[in-house]
Amino acid sequence: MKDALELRDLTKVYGSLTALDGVSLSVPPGSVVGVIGPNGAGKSTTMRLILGLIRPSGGTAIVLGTESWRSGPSLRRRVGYLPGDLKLDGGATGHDTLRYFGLISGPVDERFRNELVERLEFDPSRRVRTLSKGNRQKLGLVQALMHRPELLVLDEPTSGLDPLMQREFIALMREAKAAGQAVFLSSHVISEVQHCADHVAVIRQGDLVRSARVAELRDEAPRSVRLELDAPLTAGQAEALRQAGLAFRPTDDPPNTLRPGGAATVVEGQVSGSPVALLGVLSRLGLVDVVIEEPDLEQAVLGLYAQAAPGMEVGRHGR
Ligand SMILES: Nc1ncnc2c1ncn2[C@@H]1O[C@H](COP(=O)(O)OP(=O)(O)OP(=O)(O)O)[C@@H](O)[C@H]1O
Repeated sequence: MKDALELRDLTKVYGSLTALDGVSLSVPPGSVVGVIGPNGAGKSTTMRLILGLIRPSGGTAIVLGTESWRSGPSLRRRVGYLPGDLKLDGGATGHDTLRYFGLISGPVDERFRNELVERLEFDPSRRVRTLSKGNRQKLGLVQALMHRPELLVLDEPTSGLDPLMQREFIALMREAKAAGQAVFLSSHVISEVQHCADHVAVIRQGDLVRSARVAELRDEAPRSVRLELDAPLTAGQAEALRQAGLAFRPTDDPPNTLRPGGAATVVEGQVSGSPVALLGVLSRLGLVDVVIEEPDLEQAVLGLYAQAAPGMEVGRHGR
């Protein structure tokens, strides 16, 4: 199947700053790709390049088979876009605004548009200037989705939405995916990306530092481990735990002496990837209690943000 979106070595340079540095990735139909990265990483720049709003300094963005920079308004009808800084006419009502966007992106399935308005609990009779941030965001989402575009490009779509609406958004993304639409969205919240995306792209300072399936990232993510043992750890046992992938340091935490038969030793650490090897070692220890937490995707992503590539700053500004 042909990709709905393909970025080939996409690069954008502003003066001495390389905002995006040779990013390549693709979004097939019926899939959701989430791009995540710290402030100023290049997420919005990528989206503007995809929409053809700015011109690449190098590489190409192929949108639904056409190079976006060279494409006309007909392509815009097949794409739904929620910009990070949606500009709206404050004096217009939600109804007016949706009618206006409908002219640009139409034809609009009115029943579906009304369903979106209802599901997002948006009141279209109010003037835009009276809307809260979250309600403006809902308006932006309705306009992006209402013509059931083949490709959705959503810049921080849940920004300002309350948790209930965030959940509704995730449901909408799952439905879009099931309907064969392709979604490219950005977020600062990995938990949200993991709920609706199949694939995650992590960008940092204009570089694609990781592109992986969500499941793959989760498999590698660290899990916190807490062991309570009935005796002090021997040097041999400590080595066996380390060999099984548990990274830990001796803790000063007092052992749990409150419970009858409480622990003599507490070990807290992290295991990355599968904890199965660790379970083998644990079965040979005198365990009082054990807690192995869910993989911490947030931690894995923050680790990618923090990975300081030497000379990266120089590389970024010195192209
Ligand atoms: N028109 C412009 N002129 C000069 N520099 C720009 C321009 N637009 C963006 N930049 C710079 O490009 C870099 C990437 O910006 P971009 O807005 O794409 O980041 P982002 O990942 O969307 O950030 P955030 O999470 O804060 O929204 C930043 O350093 C930004 O200052």
